[in-house]
Amino acid sequence: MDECSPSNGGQELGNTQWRPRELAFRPYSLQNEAQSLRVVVRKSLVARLTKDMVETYQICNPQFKFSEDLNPKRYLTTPSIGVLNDGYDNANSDLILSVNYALVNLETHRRYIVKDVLGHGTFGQVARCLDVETNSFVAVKIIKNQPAYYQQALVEVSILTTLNRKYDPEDKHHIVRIYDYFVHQRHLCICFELLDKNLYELVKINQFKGLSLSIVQLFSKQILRGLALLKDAGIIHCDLKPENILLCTSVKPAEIKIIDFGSACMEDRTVYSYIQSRYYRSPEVLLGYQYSTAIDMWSFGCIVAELFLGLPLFPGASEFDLLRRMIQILGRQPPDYVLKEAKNTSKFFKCVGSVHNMENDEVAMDGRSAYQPLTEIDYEARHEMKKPLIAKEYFNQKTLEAIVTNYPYKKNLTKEDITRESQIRLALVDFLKGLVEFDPAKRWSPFQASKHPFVT
Ligand SMILES: Nc1ncnc2c1ncn2[C@@H]1O[C@H](COP(=O)(O)OP(=O)(O)OP(=O)(O)O)[C@@H](O)[C@H]1O
Repeated sequence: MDECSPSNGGQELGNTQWRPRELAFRPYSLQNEAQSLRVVVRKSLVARLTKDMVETYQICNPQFKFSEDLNPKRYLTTPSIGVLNDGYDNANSDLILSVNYALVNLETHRRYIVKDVLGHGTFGQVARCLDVETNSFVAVKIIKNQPAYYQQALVEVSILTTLNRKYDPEDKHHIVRIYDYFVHQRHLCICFELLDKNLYELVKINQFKGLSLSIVQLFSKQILRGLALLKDAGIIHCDLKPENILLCTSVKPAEIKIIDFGSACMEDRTVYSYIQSRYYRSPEVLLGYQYSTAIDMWSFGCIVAELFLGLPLFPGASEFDLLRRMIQILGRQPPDYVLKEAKNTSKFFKCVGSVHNMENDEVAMDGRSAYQPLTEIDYEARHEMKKPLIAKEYFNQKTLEAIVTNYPYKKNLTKEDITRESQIRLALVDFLKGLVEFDPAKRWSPFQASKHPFVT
């Protein structure tokens, strides 16, 4: 019972004369104490008129009744007009979610109460939900009600279940855990462990200045452990990017997990050619060449560079721009044996010499490539006079080494700190060169990369 409760000497809330009885008798000399009491009273009033509103009303009027069912719905999905699936789905085939909506696994009767939305993606919405059985929060991905998304999401369930149970039962490889899956109102719902911010958000919070080298090293090690597991399992993630690497909410400091296996595939079933987000797209995918788990290692290299620089290494506004940046920053081009076989070579290169028998050779016999990258003018001529989209340059330096070594040092570093960091930066350049390697056959595997001094 507190000092403003009517039975504690205060008067009813409806009375405009109401004030706590004790304050009325305070002598002038105790003004300060009275002041602090008034704050307590005010706080208490705020609580009574907000979180304890129902109780307060019931004190004023014992007949007062309240039911949550009569609350207006707080929609979390936009648009929130039900036009498909008997009114359950909006025009985008997304289930219309509102606060406290219950997702139910009808087989086990397990209920997940939606609290808010964590993100949207191609496949649907991800909601933070209360798992009623364990009284803990989880993330539930609610897939759009469309057969293609449903089928692909089943692949995500199957791949993650295998990875979690068969390859990583002890949860040591930084891959998100899947807890449950079920169909609710024709939507496949996948329940995951709840994670925190993604690495893009983290870099953004840091005002795109790049993270400290020790954090970059720590995250690199963890992502490599995940990629080593994927390679062992013969699985390609196909969409590795900072947005798909999330910090853990757990007590462990700076632990991360890889999410979104919605585009993943088995290494022996590489059916799709339009995969990977553009900035993190490997040269072999861009060129339409056969691909393997090595494409994830390319994306990994792009992510490590971005964590250090705060900005993407290859922010191509178009595929033409992307390849142009890769060639400029790496100071070379894809090997001729790839260009000879790839489906899209003519989109980006012109043939300027005969291609000899160049199996695994980087360049033709005379030391020069048989292919030359198209200039912007060549590109326009080949593509119905359409100019290729080119974004602005972020870095003053042109090569990978110059970009990393000349990146501004953090303020207040001692001379010794700078000397030490410059050594680690050289190791970083060498590490990145093994990852953003044009030749997929020469690009490092997770095992090779994990032996590099940058992460050991
Ligand atoms: N386990 C999780 N914990 C917390 N947030 C999550 C979790 N999984 C996903 N999210 C949030 O939801 C967003 C979308 O999730 P996800 O990438 O799996 O969906 P998607 O439809 O496959 O997206 P995309 O279009 O990028 O492929 C993520 O960027 C993240 O912000």
